[in-house]
Amino acid sequence: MRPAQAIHNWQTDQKADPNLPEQKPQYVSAFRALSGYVRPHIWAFIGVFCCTLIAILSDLLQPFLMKIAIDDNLLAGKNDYKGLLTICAVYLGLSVSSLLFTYLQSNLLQHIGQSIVARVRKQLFGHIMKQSMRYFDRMSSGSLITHVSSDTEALNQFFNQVLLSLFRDGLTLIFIIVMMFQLDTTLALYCLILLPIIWLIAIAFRSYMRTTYQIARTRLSRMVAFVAENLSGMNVVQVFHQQKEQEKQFNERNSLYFQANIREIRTNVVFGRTFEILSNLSIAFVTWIGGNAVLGQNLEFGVLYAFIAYIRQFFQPINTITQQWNTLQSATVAITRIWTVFANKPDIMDRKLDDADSHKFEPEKKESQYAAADLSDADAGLSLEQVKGRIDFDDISFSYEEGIPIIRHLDLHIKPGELIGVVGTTGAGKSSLISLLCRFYDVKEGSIQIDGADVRDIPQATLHRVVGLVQQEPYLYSGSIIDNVRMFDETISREEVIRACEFVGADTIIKKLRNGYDALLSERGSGLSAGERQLISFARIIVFKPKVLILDEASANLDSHTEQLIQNALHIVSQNRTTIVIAHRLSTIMQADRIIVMSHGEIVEQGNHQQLLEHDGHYRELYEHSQGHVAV
Ligand SMILES: Nc1ncnc2c1ncn2[C@@H]1O[C@H](COP(=O)(O)OP(=O)(O)OP(=O)(O)O)[C@@H](O)[C@H]1O
Repeated sequence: MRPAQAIHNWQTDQKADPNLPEQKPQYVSAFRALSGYVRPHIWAFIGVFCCTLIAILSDLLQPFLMKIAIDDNLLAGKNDYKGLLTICAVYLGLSVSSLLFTYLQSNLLQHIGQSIVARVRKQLFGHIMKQSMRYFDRMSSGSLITHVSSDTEALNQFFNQVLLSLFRDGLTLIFIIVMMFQLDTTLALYCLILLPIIWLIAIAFRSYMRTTYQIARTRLSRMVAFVAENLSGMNVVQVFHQQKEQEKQFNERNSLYFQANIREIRTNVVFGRTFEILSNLSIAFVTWIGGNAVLGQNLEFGVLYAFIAYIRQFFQPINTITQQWNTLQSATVAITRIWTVFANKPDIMDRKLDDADSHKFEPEKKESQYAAADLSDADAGLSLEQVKGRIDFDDISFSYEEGIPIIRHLDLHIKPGELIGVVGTTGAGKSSLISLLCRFYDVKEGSIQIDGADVRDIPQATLHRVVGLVQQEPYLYSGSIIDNVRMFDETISREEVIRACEFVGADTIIKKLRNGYDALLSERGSGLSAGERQLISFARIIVFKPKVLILDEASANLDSHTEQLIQNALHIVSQNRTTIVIAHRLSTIMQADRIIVMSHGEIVEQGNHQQLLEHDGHYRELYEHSQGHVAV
């Protein structure tokens, strides 16, 4: 079965049982989903199977060899030194063979497991990257990190622990039982009496172990999510002196996780010891029954020796298989969670694909599924080279949640090359408006067009080449300034980047940094001020040349020098491109061709600075506030 088929099966299984609570292991669907990934490694699995078989036989033949040495050699009184030496040599050979094939089997299985996990991880990350903003509104970054890191790792454990144990310990058990019957049927039947007892103990422990395991995993996820949340909001934590409170909350989670772990470990230890006691009781039992038979001359001593050796080996695989229950649990929950992510079809997709293949998502087809290359620019009636930059918001309405309208029947028509300022009170819907233009979300009613082409018809890759966005908090990656400006696109030369930075006036700031353009920025560019980060974003715009520029102006108070730099940069980058500026300081947009005033998702006023002041409405009020140095 191909992975695509496997995932489709999984999705079908999900639909068949929609009432299954989230996170509950769904073994059948999870393994059906995984089967597609196993198929390419089928020969390697056959190799693992053969190695395991040889290793087990090498192990299990050792007691049998001892039985031969005792009964046919030592107690037979033959004084056959040569025969004894041969047995010892074969014994040694079996030990070496067991070692060698265990090593091969383990290496091979690790390789398969890691390859599958690497593939799943790659597809998972790619799939997450393709999700729309609505998805990230819902999902915490902590749980997504868990999916990509520990859930995929649990998958690896499935191959290297669960599967290995099922293979090796399952086969060992079968062979031991066969060997026991081979040696002595009566004694073997006595031993089998133990099986139901072992089974009952395993069942009793299993449900307890499952509960303790799930509690531990849930508590770990909560702790990870809490850490991720705090790291992303560290500035807020520090500004509000929340360190102690957050530490207290973290300690609570940490302590709950600690307790769950201790409980889990205790359960495992009790289970292991119970098995050891059972193993010792069985040995005593077999020694008594078998010893009597040996004394009564009904059993050879070598057979009893081999039997005791097999009984010792008998409990170890049962113990291991039962212990693997935890890992099986975690792997199944992990697979379920990973495939829940896979099953989520992005709600923003290129239209052709949307229509043709809206019923299912297949991870390994994703390249073609999402690739804008499938759709030529001409499909959308938009040619990248000839875009003029006319934008029409035609009677659009939008809401994040049903019943809470954010934008209501908004009409806005922007001419190519026009500079538009957007102002309004907090929550008026300014950022939402540009999110719609960038198609982070889709409108509920109406349409947004660029040069007459509906944004929903424009391939996303093309749309994001046409529309450039400089955010309030520009995102910079860990990497050099050069790479941040050219967004790791090696086809853009270093000289081009430097010219762009000089053009927007970021050059002097960058040169002051140690290593200049090669200075490595830490995560999110935390070494730079908000204004400096915006200047670097402007340089990106120059390099990538979008026809439409959106600027969500930094609301932080900038020093007058940086503010002036940003003003100049804006003036430069807005030349020959349609520019929309969401302004938090009116000074930024006083020169705009047109200013839009928004309130409660509607445009309440529009005109140039002078006209709006004369109008004596919202804008004038905002202006007077700003003159009083109150940010809008
Ligand atoms: N991802 C989201 N999910 C749900 N509601 C949202 C989301 N983003 C914004 N909102 C809500 O939509 C409304 C408009 O928000 P928006 O960010 O567009 O306003 P804004 O005018 O840009 O405000 P500001 O000037 O403060 O940035 C607000 O009530 C906000 O709470």
